[in-house]
Amino acid sequence: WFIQHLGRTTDVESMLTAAYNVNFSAPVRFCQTVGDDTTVIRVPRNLQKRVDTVKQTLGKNKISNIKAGKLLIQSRNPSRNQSAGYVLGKFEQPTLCSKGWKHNKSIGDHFTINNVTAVAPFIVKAVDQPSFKNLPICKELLEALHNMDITHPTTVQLECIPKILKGHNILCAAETGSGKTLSYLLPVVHRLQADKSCGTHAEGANSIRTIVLVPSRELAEQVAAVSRTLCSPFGLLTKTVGGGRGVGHIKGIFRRNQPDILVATPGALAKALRRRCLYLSHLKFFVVDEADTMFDHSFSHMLEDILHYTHISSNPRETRGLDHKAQLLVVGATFPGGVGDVLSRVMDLGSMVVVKSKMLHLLMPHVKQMFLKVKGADKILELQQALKQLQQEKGGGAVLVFCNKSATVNWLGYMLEEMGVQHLRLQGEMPAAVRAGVFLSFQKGVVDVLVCTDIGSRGLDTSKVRLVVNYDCPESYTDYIHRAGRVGRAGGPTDVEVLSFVCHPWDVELVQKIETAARRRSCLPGMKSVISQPKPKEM
Ligand SMILES: Nc1ncnc2c1ncn2[C@@H]1O[C@H](COP(=O)(O)OP(=O)(O)OP(=O)(O)O)[C@@H](O)[C@H]1O
Repeated sequence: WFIQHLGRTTDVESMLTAAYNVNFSAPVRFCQTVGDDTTVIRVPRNLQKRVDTVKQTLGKNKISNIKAGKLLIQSRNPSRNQSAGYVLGKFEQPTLCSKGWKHNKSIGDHFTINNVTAVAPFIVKAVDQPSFKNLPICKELLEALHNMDITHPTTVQLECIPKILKGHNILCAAETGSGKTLSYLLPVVHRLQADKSCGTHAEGANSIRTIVLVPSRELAEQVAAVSRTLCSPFGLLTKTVGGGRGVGHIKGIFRRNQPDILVATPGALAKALRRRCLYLSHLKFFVVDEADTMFDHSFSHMLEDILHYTHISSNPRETRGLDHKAQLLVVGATFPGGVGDVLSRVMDLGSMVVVKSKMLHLLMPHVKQMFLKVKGADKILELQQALKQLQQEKGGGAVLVFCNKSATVNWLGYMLEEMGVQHLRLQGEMPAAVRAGVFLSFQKGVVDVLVCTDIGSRGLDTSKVRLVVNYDCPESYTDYIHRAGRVGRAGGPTDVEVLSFVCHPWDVELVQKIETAARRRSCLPGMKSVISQPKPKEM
């Protein structure tokens, strides 16, 4: 009966064997032969129930992805949860928590991608943890790091520093907050002071030896501050030049002392080069930070212009001697598909050594990420609730609120003012004078809430931030990675969270892709980069 009922014998056997390890080659205890030669198999009721359950589950194409232990995906509907120990296969179709979120009935639904590790993957494990003393950098720099309370290098620093010191051109692609700034500044300062002390560098030569190119003035100030700390024992000079000011201001920067290290935004540097305010003939290092922004169409033409003024080495030997060429260091946390093509147009990728982190373009496993389907008009109340909750549950902390447009930043600012929430605003349409110092005040903890556009998501070090709120869902995966990357940074707090408000159908599509990537532990779609195999420049 059982076999007739279920179908072909082999299917039942294989199903039972696979599911419950029933051995059909062994004698069957419940087998009887009746008078007319018909074999009757009696299956114990419990086993029969279990077979039915397996049949049902397989029939509905459901995957049992909930095991005991911590949950990776936690939903309001528990049947959509996924255990931390389960990784969805490439061809398995998940039932997403965000399924049906395009419908108005889903308003109020939410799910969380839990953090599955306490420590960021770029922190080297305690066993055999190498210290900066194991790296070939001078003792003054070790002392400076000690003063900054930094003792052990991150994975990217361990890989990059020796390679840069050997004179290679580097393409460094590592996740947000993994300490990329120090991974290039430490070897740069070490080499500059070594050249200075052995007299290779002509004292008083009126030229710049390192340029660090970054996309925003805030980031320029931040990188320059780290550089000044590292340079102070050697008397090396760091200066910044950014846009938004007149040519007179730019000329003034270079009038007296030329800096050893110049941290610049592309527009201002291109202007300074055209006006012959500086010369790059003695350039030793050319660093491009936040590379994907620098190589997108808004900046790439300026970058091409700037690269015309430089002589980039094609192998480590060319970086030494009096007629040396500059080492090129390209650094970034996201290299979406297509950036590799732009890169190969402006530089010889074949000459570059690639340092690529294993976690590149993956969701951060140490950061809790929550998604809430909400009506546009209710976002402000949800934000207020989130701020209150942070205060009550964690005793407060710094919060970054991201909007997609400058106008929304202004509007939200007024609303928060009405509610009596102290905050700062940062967006690209602000006059330079108003914008200056806003981020620094936030970093110093003068005010705990910063409402900003994506200007605040690129490279800025927000180690004290505990909560990131995507008031507007980001427009791309790259933006999501950078915004979420403002928490969970090296040296920062560990109980951090990203909260995203999901409103529009296009937001839902982005969230569904993020959820699928989290369930599969795979790269976000479209983020597969070609940087793993740099190709030589085509002639
Ligand atoms: N080895 C280390 N140990 C502890 N903290 C570190 C270490 N290296 C850097 N940090 C700190 O980590 C924070 C993040 O560093 P940094 O801004 O360089 O990250 P990043 O990789 O450039 O991030 P992003 O991609 O967002 O620009 C900084 O506050 C820095 O002081």
